[in-house]
Amino acid sequence: MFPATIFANFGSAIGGLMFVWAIFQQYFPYELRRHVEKYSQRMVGYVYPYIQITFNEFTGERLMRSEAYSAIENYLSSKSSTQAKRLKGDIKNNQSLVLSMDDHEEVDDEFKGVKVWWASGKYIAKQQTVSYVPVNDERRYYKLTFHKWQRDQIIGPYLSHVLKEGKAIRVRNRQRKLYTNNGSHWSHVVFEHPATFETLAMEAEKKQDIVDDLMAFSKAEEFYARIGRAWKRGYLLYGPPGTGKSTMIAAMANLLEYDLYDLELTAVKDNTELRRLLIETTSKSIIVIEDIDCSLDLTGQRKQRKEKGEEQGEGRDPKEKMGKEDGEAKPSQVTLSGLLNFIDGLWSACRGERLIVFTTNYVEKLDAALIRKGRMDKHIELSYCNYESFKVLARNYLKLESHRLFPEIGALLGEVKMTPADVAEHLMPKKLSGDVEICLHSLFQALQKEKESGGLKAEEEAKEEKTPLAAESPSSNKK
Ligand SMILES: Nc1ncnc2c1ncn2[C@@H]1O[C@H](COP(=O)(O)OP(=O)(O)OP(=O)(O)O)[C@@H](O)[C@H]1O
Ligand SMILES: [Mg+2]
Repeated sequence: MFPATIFANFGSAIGGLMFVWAIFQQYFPYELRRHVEKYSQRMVGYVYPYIQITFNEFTGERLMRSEAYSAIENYLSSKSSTQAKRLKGDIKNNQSLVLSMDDHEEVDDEFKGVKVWWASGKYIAKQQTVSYVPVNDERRYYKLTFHKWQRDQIIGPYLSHVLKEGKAIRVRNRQRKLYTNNGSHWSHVVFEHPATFETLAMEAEKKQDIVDDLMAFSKAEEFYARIGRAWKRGYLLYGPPGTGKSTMIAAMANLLEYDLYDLELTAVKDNTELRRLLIETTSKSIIVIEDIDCSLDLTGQRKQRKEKGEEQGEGRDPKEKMGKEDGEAKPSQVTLSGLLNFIDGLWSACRGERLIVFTTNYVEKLDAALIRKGRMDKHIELSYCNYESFKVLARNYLKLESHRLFPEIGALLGEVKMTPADVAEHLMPKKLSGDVEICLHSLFQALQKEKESGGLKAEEEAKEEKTPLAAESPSSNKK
């Protein structure tokens, strides 16, 4: 039973006492009153075996909504729906109905065998300003009651458990966002991309390796803290257009339930603006820089300097040049060193987990400094569609596990380069009824045509010139 109920019978007695107290305050000297007050509180302390802690909804002079109150509200919402008799319903984030306990309700909780009681309440705050418009000055609070013998257990471990769990519930229930930068400011829309790793066309083993890597990262807070590294990880996705790089980023965000920051580097004026934008990103987010090779002349700047033979640039590590280059940067230019500087330095100081993902169609064009391990930890190649990827697409688009044309299509995919985007286009149902035969035939014919027109993989690969960087392609040192 809630302790307040037990002591409710004291209510009338206390009412009488308060009347006596009011008379006492008016007619007896201050010193005497102070003594009586002190001893009476001590007496109550002996009789009342419980401790109460109040968490107000608004705190501080500027009446900010208390973080603790919000966390407790989230924490109690699951308990309220099963225990409280009067509930409040609200739709949060345009998503689902969230129930919480109404004012003056009570729920109990248990932590490691210790029982505690939560009560919600409200009071009307005194008006500070004169207003013609009726102002709702209701202030809500949660009151936690527990036995004073359990003080250490509750004030330490239990309260931190409540706050941690409450924050985790908020993160789980939050509506995820896709941020884009308009110059130096982020604006956002709701992120609702349906891509998942299940629907991503890729070899099962490779896919599982990426999923494992992401999950391990998201749970590795203690590990990163122990080895003294910032909780960050860099991914480089490279491959021809239409092979699923952007789709994979959406799948990553959905898997980890992270927000996405799509950073358009060409819209960023200079390194200072870049720094500000990156510092504003929140934890549990993926920062994406698409087409890093053409976002800026990142590689060109270094090469130009080398060609000109500028003494500070020649043969030196980009990190050594940072200070100089930053200072010299023309307005409306983000430099490679500015970006590296941030990834290595300031960004690491931002609390919380973050992924940074670069995509490119031309990995060989990138400056080796940008994609070295430690900056871009995992390099993932997304390539042309093979038989395994095709089967994933056929399952997604046509709900098909097998078909007589599958072996022939599989053989052709081994010889012809066709992106998953192109394959998907053929598998897209042309009619509402979604005729499987039409789709597969269309793909089969396109592959045959491609083969006849000389798009043979083997031939092209033989012709391909390997640049020194491509020779030590990141795929060779994949984790
Ligand atoms: N691996 C894949 N799995 C599932 N769908 C894919 C895959 N690759 C491409 N697609 C389909 O093709 C479309 C284009 O893919 P996506 O935008 O991810 O390619 P990209 O590699 O980012 O291309 P770009 O280099 O031009 O940005 C997607 O909408 C998706 O439907
Ligand atoms: Mg893309």
